[in-house]
Amino acid sequence: MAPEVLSRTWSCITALASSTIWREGHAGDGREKLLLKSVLDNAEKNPQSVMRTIDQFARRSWLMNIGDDKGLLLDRAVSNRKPRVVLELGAYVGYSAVRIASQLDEGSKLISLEMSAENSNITRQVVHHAGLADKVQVVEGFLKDKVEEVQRLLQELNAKTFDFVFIDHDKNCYLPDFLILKEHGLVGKGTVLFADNMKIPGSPEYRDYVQKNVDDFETIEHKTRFEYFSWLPDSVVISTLK
Ligand SMILES: C[S@@+](CC[C@H](N)C(=O)[O-])C[C@H]1O[C@@H](n2cnc3c(N)ncnc32)[C@H](O)[C@@H]1O
Ligand SMILES: [Mg+2]
Repeated sequence: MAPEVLSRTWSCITALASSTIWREGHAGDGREKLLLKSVLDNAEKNPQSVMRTIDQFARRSWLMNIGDDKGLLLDRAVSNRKPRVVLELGAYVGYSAVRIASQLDEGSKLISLEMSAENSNITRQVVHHAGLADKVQVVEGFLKDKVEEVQRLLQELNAKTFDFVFIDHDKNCYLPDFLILKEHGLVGKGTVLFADNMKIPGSPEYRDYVQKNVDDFETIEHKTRFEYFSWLPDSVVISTLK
């Protein structure tokens, strides 16, 4: 195995084995702060350069971004739906926020919810460096505590429901958080739900829910690759509310 692949594999194993990644949303070895420094020092102030810098970093020191390969599916889903208001659950270091926001039309907005203060702060700086600060609002916290704030932001944008939701946070929260969105009327007919990592680590309750409720969802699962590992299978599940 090439040294770069070995080091990436090892850094992925150490990140996923660390308890901090599940409790606090970071790998525990400071790599997210190093990533921010790398973006601020090396990336030009545009989305493409910021994403390229993050992808290059993640190929050495693994990061749990959607990545450049699976990211193409996200790009396509966003551009097909042409959303005016997007919700992201789980920002991490802002990679997918930059990916999504770079495709939004003038006046469209992404609200990105992130439980960790440190990750929220990194995301704001990464998004700012990419020149997308006017399109992205980072909300720090858990959905159950932030529903009113999210509702208020939607009202300010003259929208009732999100057009597109990117679900990529704690896999045990995919279904409960979707049910919160549904209960509060934040999703509706035509909302597209894009759920990442449906194989690794997987979210079986969510997958069953959208796949079995055929009266409420039109769902397609796309086979793809786990972030930054071309040989590891993963999938994304894209559902449209009927
Ligand atoms: C896989 S990463 C997100 C990656 C990002 N979407 C990307 O592709 O660039 C998951 C993030 O979700 C956050 N998170 C985990 N559980 C959460 C929850 N219940 N609510 C909000 N954020 C959460 C973690 O702190 C972490 O930053
Ligand atoms: Mg993911």
